[in-house]
Amino acid sequence: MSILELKNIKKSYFLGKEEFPVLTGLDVSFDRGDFISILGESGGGKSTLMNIIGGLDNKYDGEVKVGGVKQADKNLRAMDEYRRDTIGFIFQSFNLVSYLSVLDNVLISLKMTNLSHKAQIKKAEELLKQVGLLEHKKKNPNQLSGGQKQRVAIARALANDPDIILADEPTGALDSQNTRDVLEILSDIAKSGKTVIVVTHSQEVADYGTRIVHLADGQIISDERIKPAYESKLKTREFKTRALSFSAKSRMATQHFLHNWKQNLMIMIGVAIGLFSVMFFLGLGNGAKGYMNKMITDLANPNVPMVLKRVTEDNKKSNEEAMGETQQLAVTNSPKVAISDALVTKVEKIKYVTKVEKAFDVLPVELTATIGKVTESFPEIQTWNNTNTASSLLVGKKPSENEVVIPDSLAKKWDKNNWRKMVGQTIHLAYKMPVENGTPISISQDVKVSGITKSSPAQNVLTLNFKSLSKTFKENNLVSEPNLIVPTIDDSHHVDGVIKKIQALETDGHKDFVTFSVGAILKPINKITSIVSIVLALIAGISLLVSLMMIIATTYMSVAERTKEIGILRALGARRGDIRSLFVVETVLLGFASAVLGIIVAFIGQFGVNAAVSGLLDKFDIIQISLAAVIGSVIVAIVIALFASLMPAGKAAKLNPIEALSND
Ligand SMILES: Nc1ncnc2c1ncn2[C@@H]1O[C@H](COP(=O)(O)OP(=O)(O)OP(=O)(O)O)[C@@H](O)[C@H]1O
Repeated sequence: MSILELKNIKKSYFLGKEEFPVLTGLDVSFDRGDFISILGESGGGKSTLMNIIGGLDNKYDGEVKVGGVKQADKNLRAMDEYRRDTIGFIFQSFNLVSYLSVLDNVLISLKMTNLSHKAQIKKAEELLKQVGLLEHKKKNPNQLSGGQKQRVAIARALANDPDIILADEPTGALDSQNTRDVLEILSDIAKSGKTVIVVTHSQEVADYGTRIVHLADGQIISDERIKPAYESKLKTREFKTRALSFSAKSRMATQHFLHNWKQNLMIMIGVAIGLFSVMFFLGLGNGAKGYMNKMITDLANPNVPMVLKRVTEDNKKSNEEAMGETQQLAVTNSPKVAISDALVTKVEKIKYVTKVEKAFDVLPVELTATIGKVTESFPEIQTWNNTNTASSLLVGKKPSENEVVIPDSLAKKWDKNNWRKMVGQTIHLAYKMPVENGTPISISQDVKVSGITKSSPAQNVLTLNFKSLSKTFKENNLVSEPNLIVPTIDDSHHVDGVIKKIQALETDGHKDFVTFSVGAILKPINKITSIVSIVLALIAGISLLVSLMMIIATTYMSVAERTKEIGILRALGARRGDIRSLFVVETVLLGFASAVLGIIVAFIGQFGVNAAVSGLLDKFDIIQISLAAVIGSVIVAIVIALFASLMPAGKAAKLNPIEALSND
């Protein structure tokens, strides 16, 4: 029975509406073990016929029967399967994939089988041995002679163990010795029971076969048997063909990615710069936020609000406006800002408040601290309370009665090298406390230094003990009730709620308190820092758009460069989707590699910048790249790559295999 039967095949090409008939009702059939040469004038339709036999062209009229079974339908998938399963192509110009080794070229076909990877390699080596090229398996095609290249192509065509070998001018580019060698191999293939169909202009080639078919004007004009067909002793195939698996496609994509490493590296650097900048700015935002938070919380505990008496009569004034009035009166130590025990109790009763500390924050006139010959002026006296953090102490402890915590500026003025020894020393304080409508009251006292804090322009105060100061004020007929109370709240999550409740407390229809908390200052600072770093990151992110365009352009270029390869893969049975996947996987790989490069550079940058500015910022890491930024950049890079690959990969998939193969 014939392996292949063509009945009443008609094929025309159209230029506009004009029809150019090439095959005009052609009937021919081919047997197993036959070596058929198709001879004919140039332009006679030989290649057109080959494309139909080879399943590359499905736009024809007529019927093709394979093994007696009518080609069910001519849908693309069925044609792909037919090429993969039944046909082995050999081309005049060899059509090997230039960046793959000899072995890998043969393996392309074998990847479309259910053989294990090991078995695929074994079979590829057997085939290379059969065509005498095993020792050249590691070479690239450009390191082979023409005859050797064609033998590799023959090995590849045989790899799937197809029933039909289709060769289009297989010796057209070879000298006479190589021509004889190739024809010998083709003859052997026919002898093994396969059907060999060769298109040729050469009578010498035709004479090698068993049958010569002459084609003219789209018809068979003669069909001449020279020898009987070889006996068909075909064994059944011990494996099945199948579509390219994802792992095979990934491996091929990786191979091309590595082969093209120079170009890919350039793109990777481009994308990595974009990702690096985005990560870096976000990291800088994190670091700056962290640093400012640290600076502020080192000075005062953000979870501890300060509560002052609200003096305004106007309940509608905001907390901040009301605070201004209180502060003005506090300057003159007005009894109006004094907080009575009854008010303290009201705050103590609020849920989540665990304790309330009384405190003073006063601005005396001509406040000086003197030790020996050293005198320094200060603007402010506070009493130690929960807003002060132990970490703000460089040395020593909080002040007990008749003790003071001083800034290090005074200690260093006293003894630059042994300033820590100032703890335990007695200093003399002298100041005048302004009073409402009267002359300021002079106070002078000796206190022992219990601790030293770091001085800063924002924090240059002397910190005393509340009880001591209250006692001193009482003795001097000054207001001895606190002008400030500091509630401690059990959990940081309850701070905002408690502050609201304190602000809402009322006596006789008048609100009692205004509050101040570092947390409230931190919120807008953190918001602004986040906005600035996100805006910077977005600006840096624009470069990612440039990367996107770059990837699209290079993938299009790659499709153009690899058109022939796409044609070869399609001829070997790869589906459109396989071609698309090859490009998508390679581009995604590029995106992933770019992200890895970007992340490495960002962390090196983080390390470098942090080390460089560590001295300026008390060893604080100003760049803090978060895990979310790292994961985000991998996702962004992959999404960009995926997006960039869609159009070019789609174009590659849609290429007509016949046109792709004829691409030079
Ligand atoms: N894609 C196409 N569009 C329009 N016309 C085409 C196309 N492909 C082939 N033809 C025309 O069809 C005719 C047959 O071409 P074909 O390539 O099948 O001839 P051939 O016998 O293989 O020629 P040669 O021996 O020179 O390769 C030629 O006239 C050719 O110009």
